Amino acid sequence: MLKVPVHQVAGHPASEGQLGPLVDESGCFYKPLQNNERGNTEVAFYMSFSSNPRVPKHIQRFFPKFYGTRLVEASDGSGLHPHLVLEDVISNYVKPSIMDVKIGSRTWYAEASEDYIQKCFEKDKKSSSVSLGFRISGLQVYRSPESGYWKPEKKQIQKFGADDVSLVLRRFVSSYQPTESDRDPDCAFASSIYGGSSGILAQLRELKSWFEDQTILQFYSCSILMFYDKESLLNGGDPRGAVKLVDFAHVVESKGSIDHNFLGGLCSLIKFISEALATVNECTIEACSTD
Ligand SMILES: O=P(O)(O)O[C@@H]1[C@@H](OP(=O)(O)O)[C@H](OP(=O)(O)O)[C@H](O)[C@H](OP(=O)(O)O)[C@H]1OP(=O)(O)O
Ligand SMILES: Nc1ncnc2c1ncn2[C@@H]1O[C@H](COP(=O)(O)OP(=O)(O)O)[C@@H](O)[C@H]1O
Repeated sequence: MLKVPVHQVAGHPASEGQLGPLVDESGCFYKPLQNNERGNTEVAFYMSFSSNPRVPKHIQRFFPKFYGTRLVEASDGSGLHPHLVLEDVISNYVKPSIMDVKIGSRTWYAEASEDYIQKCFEKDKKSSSVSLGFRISGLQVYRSPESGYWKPEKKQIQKFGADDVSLVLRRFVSSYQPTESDRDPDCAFASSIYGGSSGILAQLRELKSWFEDQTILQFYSCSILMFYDKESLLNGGDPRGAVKLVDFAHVVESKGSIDHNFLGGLCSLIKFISEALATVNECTIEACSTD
């Protein structure tokens, strides 16, 4: 039985009359093929990438597993429609906090249509893409059983500037205290989520070192999904902070160049997350020196 995913944070959501992704109970994510070149581009990407011997195993793990394509009933009620069958990377998370970060100061590529380029150009300029090299496309942060998730509106997210991005990246890893100022998050979980040898920052750096070398593809308009399980964290378990790349509808062949657009955005995201982590380390040092 296919259902609408509960934890989708960006992109086109499924609803009556609207085509969007579906999930099943065995951990698969069904992404409908878009009715234009985008659908074919994404299928071609997964088919070649998942079996490309030039992509090391430790890098493949940053991409959802690909199980082929399948005709399933579309969410918009239009009947059978081809879908990509992917690993649902969120399926084992109980209370996931998730952030979708679209990487690159430029989401368009020269081969695209004039209209598409113009639309992307405007969105890149109005959002933080041009200024920071990335923009937050969507997010949800689990707060508590009483308050549920903080999931700001798309319109609000699109206006995020550098200060908002910095604040949100700190709020993403903070405990929820309704009485405290929302503008002063405590970053209580920054070390466990962002830090450590297998935390989100380490994973982003591993990805960065591959992007410093790879000249296979240019990942336009692709997102980094960062997530962890707050439930596990609060119960003293492993929060399983993870990084996955999603959305390959605008990936083009690289013809031998480094993907500077993606690499630059990734470096900038790493800088912002390192700063969030440094805030905590500074607080810890201050606390120690006043003891
Ligand atoms: O329709 P819009 O304006 O919401 O744009 C979609 C984007 O939303 P945004 O406003 O940038 O957050 C949307 O971005 P997110 O996935 O939400 O980051 C996609 O870029 C989508 O294009 P595609 O499915 O990747 O080919 C975009 O869809 P297209 O309009 O390009 O089909
Ligand atoms: N493999 C996946 N597993 C779980 N959730 C996913 C997966 N791929 C995408 N998502 C969710 O769907 C959202 C939109 O995905 P995306 O591929 O960007 O779609 P679109 O092409 O509509 O923009 C992401 O922000 C994320 O919340």
